[in-house]
Amino acid sequence: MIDAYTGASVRAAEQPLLDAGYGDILMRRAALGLSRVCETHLRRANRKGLLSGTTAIILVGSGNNGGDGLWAGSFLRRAGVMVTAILTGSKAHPQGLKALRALGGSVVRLEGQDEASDPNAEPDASIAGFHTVDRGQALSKLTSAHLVVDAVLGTGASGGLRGEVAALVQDFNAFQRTSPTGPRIVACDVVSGVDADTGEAPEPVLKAHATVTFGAAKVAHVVAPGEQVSGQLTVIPIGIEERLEDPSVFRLEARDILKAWPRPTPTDTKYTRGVLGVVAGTPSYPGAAIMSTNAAVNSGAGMIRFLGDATTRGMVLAQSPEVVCSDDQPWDVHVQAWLAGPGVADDESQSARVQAVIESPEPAVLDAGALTPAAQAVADGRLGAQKILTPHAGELEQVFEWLKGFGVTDDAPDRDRIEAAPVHWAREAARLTGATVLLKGATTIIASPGSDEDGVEQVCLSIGQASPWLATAGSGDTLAGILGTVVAHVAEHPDALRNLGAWAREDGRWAAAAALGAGVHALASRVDGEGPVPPTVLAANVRKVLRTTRQ
Ligand SMILES: NC(=O)C1=CN([C@@H]2O[C@H](COP(=O)(O)OP(=O)(O)OC[C@H]3O[C@@H](n4cnc5c(N)ncnc54)[C@H](OP(=O)(O)O)[C@@H]3O)[C@@H](O)[C@H]2O)[C@@H](O)CC1
Ligand SMILES: Nc1ncnc2c1ncn2[C@@H]1O[C@H](COP(=O)(O)OP(=O)(O)O)[C@@H](O)[C@H]1O
Repeated sequence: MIDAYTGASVRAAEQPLLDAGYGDILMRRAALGLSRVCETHLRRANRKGLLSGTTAIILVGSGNNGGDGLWAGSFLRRAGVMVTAILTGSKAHPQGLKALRALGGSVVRLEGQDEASDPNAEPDASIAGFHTVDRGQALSKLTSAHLVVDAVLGTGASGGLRGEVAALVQDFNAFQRTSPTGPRIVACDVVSGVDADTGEAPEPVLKAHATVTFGAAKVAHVVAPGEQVSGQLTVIPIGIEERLEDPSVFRLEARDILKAWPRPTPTDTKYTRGVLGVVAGTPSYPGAAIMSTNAAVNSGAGMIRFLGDATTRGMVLAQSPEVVCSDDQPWDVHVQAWLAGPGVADDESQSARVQAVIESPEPAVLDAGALTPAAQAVADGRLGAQKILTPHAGELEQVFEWLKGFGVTDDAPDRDRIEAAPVHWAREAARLTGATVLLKGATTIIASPGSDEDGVEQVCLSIGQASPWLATAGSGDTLAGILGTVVAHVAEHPDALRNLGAWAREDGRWAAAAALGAGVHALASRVDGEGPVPPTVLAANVRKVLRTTRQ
């Protein structure tokens, strides 16, 4: 599991050490870790695996992030690397600058940067004497280097890159698109301009092959879109780790997911493992019912009760004879949890069943056609953490529109805003609806509602590593079936996921269950390597994933 923190909580952990005068030591530890990762990349760039003869360009901002870059440059110099720092701010970390120069590193200033970001800014006297390079000269230095270190902005950034350095990065990105053999890019702490706390990545950003962060992962490393531009993450301990308090986002990794996935014990029966009721599909959209029940069967549900019309029931049974089918109403059957909504549209009787599920006290995964009625139900009160909404960004936009219509919020973001800051909007949706929200995408975010009144903190999780081949119609239905299975189990065994952490109890257990479902879905997308995963194949892959030896 990766615990990811906000910049503010990392700063709070550092503060006592900074107050005690250990700031330089922290920075040098950070920079040493950064330089080690840079060395690995540089050795790969040299046919003989040597560092001498390799070149590194360090883009250096005016704050401590730039300080890390300069110190890392000095360590690389000591190892024989040709290092040039390009200063992009109106000042630079004095000790870092001194250290790099003392070891023979070159330093130049990017022309026009000060004027572009602040017309009144004069370069600080300490850097005014360095040669300037224009954007074209800087670009040619970047493109001919073996390695570029992005140390322009770290956790202290406000907004994206600006001015001349933004234009330089834009030009460099255009170069990279036509030249796949360009330099390796290593980001210092966070990719410059990416918001460390939300993962927002306003263009342009220098997409990194690797990011080296200090003390702990930041939220931006485990949520979209920041994660997608960070490359491989290395966390360097710098001595603040014991002082860190509550993480903001938990990233569950494969071993966490496989270890926590509930497995039957010898005393279990099909009922104690959790019975899942499914309200999905209509004669117009029977596929959703087939795929979601098939996924639940392959995820090991104790029992599945499907409610729907005769045509859809016939098709579900043809694919999965294990499923118990009827035309009952939700209140007629005894289940531990519900899955409602996939393929439900323009059908009175199935919509009425969906409504009954929303109003029932049982936990429920509410997907697709259940999302609008669930949002409408918020007008009558909070839904409860045991109701799990599973929108993609477009569906979440609709949910927010309903919430705005009821006066629950003034701000209804559109799809683009949601995709720019999914972790923010998933949390906000959970807070406003009172439900657990699983927001689908390249990184899936799961947020519990929390409660200001009761002092219950929101739990937020992220799941990555899903294959982009999952972006295909029906993979959401498969996810819904997997989710329903684990939610039904947790409904029967409230403490089943407690080993994940104290946060996985009480209301947080629904977020934990949803994260496990999304995690297994992601693992199933890559079990046979990278390639198309039609939902029926994905469902079968779930069994392979769960058969993996327990770790
Ligand atoms: N604390 C520690 O002990 C340790 C910290 N460490 C390192 O410190 C980093 C945080 O350093 P930091 O706080 O100095 O902030 P940082 O990200 O370098 O930038 C702030 C500067 O940039 C400027 N600026 C802001 N936004 C801008 C924009 N959009 N475009 C242009 N300029 C912009 C802003 O100027 P302002 O706008 O405020 O005038 C300010 O001068 C952290 O990520 C880690 O790498 C490690 O060494 C471990 C020990
Ligand atoms: N680019 C991507 N990379 C990884 N996973 C993705 C990507 N795009 C979509 N997914 C995943 O695929 C699934 C699609 O769900 P959804 O849009 O509801 O599909 P449908 O409604 O057609 O079944 C979700 O689990 C989502 O997280």
